[in-house]
Amino acid sequence: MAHDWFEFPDRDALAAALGARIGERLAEAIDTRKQASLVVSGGRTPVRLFGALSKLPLNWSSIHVLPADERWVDEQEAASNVGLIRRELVRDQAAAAHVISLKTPHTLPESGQMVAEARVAEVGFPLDVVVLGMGNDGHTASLFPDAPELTGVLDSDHACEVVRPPSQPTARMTLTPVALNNARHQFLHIEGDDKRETFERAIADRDVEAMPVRTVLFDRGPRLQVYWSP
Ligand SMILES: O=C(O)[C@H](O)[C@@H](O)[C@H](O)[C@H](O)COP(=O)(O)O
Repeated sequence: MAHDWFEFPDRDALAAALGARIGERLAEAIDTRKQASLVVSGGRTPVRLFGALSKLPLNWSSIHVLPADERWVDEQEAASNVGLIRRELVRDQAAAAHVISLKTPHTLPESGQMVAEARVAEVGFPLDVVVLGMGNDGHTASLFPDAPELTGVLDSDHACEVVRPPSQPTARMTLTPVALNNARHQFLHIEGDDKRETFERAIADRDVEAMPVRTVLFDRGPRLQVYWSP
């Protein structure tokens, strides 16, 4: 078993429990190293969790928050992950958090890759807390099975890489396994029976390119803490 499974009766209970656990880990990091880093995912699932995190009485001015991946759109667009972080997480108690964006002003993400890489490097490794989501195609962050770049990205030494999955409307900048697994604490936040089934397939499947979430399940790195509710 490369992971620990925690399930909750509903999505509010999960958000409260996962938020509290992440808060403990961030507080430990600040106590020990005077700073903490938190990587979060985009999409619909994390919004409740972001609300719970935003209410935690932590020393947020010592915390860097960054997305696990980014759609290559302006921050004001609804699809923007850093925009979602600013709207839903960095408010209330968490208003003082430092937000690191993977989106640069470059039209092409390939032109912005090294800038994004430098921003993440500045936060420092190992990352303290990584919170990932998962799609029903087995992707996590923007490690999409249909991305033509996937093989190279899975083996990349860079912390950030560009992917252009045909299944997605925009190009994406994603943290790579070498960054996502270089973390002290790694969580997978999934909800719904469909994602539980997908996760069980990912455990059973042997092919990481078919189910890229496997890269955080079996590669080196911390033991994955899976939080699930119906
Ligand atoms: O930018 C993104 O979309 C996320 O980082 C992505 O990896 C997300 O976690 C999954 O696609 C699940 O998304 P939902 O929570 O919307 O199902």
